[in-house]
Amino acid sequence: MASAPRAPLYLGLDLSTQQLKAVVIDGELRVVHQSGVQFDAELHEFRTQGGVHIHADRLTVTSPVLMWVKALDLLLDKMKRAGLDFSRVRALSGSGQQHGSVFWRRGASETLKHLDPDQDLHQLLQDSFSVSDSPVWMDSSSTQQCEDLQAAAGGALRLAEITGSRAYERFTGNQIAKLHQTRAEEFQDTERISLVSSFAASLFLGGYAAIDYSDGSGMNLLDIRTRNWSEICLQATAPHLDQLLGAPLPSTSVLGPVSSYFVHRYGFSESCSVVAFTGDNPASLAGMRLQPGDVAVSLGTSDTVFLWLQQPRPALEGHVFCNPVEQQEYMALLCFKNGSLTRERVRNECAGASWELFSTALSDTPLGNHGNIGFYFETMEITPPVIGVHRFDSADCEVSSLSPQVEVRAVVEGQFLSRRLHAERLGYSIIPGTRVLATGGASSNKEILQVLSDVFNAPVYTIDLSDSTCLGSAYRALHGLVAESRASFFDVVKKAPEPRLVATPHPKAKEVYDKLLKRYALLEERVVQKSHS
Ligand SMILES: Nc1ncnc2c1ncn2[C@@H]1O[C@H](COP(=O)(O)OP(=O)(O)O)[C@@H](O)[C@H]1O
Ligand SMILES: O=C(CO)[C@@H](O)[C@H](O)COP(=O)(O)O
Repeated sequence: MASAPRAPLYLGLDLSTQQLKAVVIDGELRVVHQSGVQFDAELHEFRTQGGVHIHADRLTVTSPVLMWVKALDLLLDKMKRAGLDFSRVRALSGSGQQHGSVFWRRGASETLKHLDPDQDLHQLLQDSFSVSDSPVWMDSSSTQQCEDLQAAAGGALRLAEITGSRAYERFTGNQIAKLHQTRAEEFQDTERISLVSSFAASLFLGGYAAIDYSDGSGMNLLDIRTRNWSEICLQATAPHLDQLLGAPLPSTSVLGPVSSYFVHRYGFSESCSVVAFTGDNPASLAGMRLQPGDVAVSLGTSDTVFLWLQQPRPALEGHVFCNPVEQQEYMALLCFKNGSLTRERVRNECAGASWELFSTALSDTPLGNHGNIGFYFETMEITPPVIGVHRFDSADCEVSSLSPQVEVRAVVEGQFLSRRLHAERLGYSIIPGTRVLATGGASSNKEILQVLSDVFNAPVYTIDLSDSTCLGSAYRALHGLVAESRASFFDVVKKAPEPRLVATPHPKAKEVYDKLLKRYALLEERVVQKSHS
């Protein structure tokens, strides 16, 4: 049934690595509009590849902040042209790729307050950033700062106990420390530091938006138990950081009404609420309505695996974040940098640049790939921290190449064996009743999901939209309006369609992959040792 012409709508956005996307739902949780802007294709003047610039050292990875602003101009224009009635949007929220940082120049808060609705945002904000190229999650150039932070906190495990993670190069605190040490002038000229998520929220608010607890957990700065900035971490990172970051807030907070710029330029209602934005993985947890016991596998630019956690048990591998929908709880996350872009590279080389041929290669090759195993760490991996491509035959001998079809299966099996191995090390076990919930761009590929189901030996489910982050943001917008009255997230979204079963494991899957997983673990150790020798 279509929604009534004036019924309220809820807008969810996602500012991810390769694109800016939007989903609009009605009060019955039906998707009524979807739109997106691809950075490489639609904003080619910024010359990004996969939404980023990889610098000459191969470690520094940034995105132009004005590209993100211009993408918002384009997206809202597209939505307006498509006839979306913004005046019906009762609340909006959003998400951003995690860990990336935006440095606002002194005076930017005044500019944000007085935006002229006759001009584009990217024109109005062109002088508002002290750093024009924002460090993003793919950056791995802050190793020294990570070592310094761990030393200051009393070791890697102690830091993990406070912030949920040992020090990681892409985590925002280490990026801020690097900027402070290497670009003192730009740092001095900075009035506020946002995450990608709180930066996008600031545009809508017309003022600086708070960092939410969940995305704030990806900075190596937040104490995930007290939900305040950790004094030890702030001190070890940069001076006056509490002022530069502002106070963190619950992820369900209503930050205020949308700014008058959006009211006049796009026809938003003055009472449309902006609900705190969060990280894309936390938003995805909301979009899939993940429950304790489920495991989510996101196949976006990065591959991530995440779980709902009741109690934090931080370790040296993986991350614990504050939960985005249930304030007292947590989520665990593993991130793998060599995800979709690595599959794309193998597709281009071995399957004529076609996903269809890539899928055929998966269907035409047997479970276990005749014992061949591949590691495809084309850029410095996060889990485990290794770079290099290694292929092994069934006798564990390293070989220099595989046939194209075998290579296709090797990349997908290798990636999923790694996801399972590290999820199990995090304490996860596949038991009867386990649901693997798949999302992200590659979750539209049935053959890839079949391999996922076989390797995990569990049924795989998807939601109708491959983009659970935007949907999660729209759900969070709706929930934000009633969260203060203690309404639970799951009550608010109980009418959402249930995930659909898309793949069940082959009867031989357990036998094949239990054995292969043991071999994979030993070979991974060999690869790690080789790369460190
Ligand atoms: N049919 C397909 N099979 C496998 N992968 C796909 C398919 N369609 C899209 N993808 C992958 O999805 C990726 C984008 O995923 P998405 O979740 O939208 O990214 P992000 O949110 O990180 O920008 C692309 O890089 C592409 O490799
Ligand atoms: O670094 C992480 C999570 O810790 C990444 O998952 C980023 O959040 C980027 O997300 P995508 O653009 O790949 O969805």
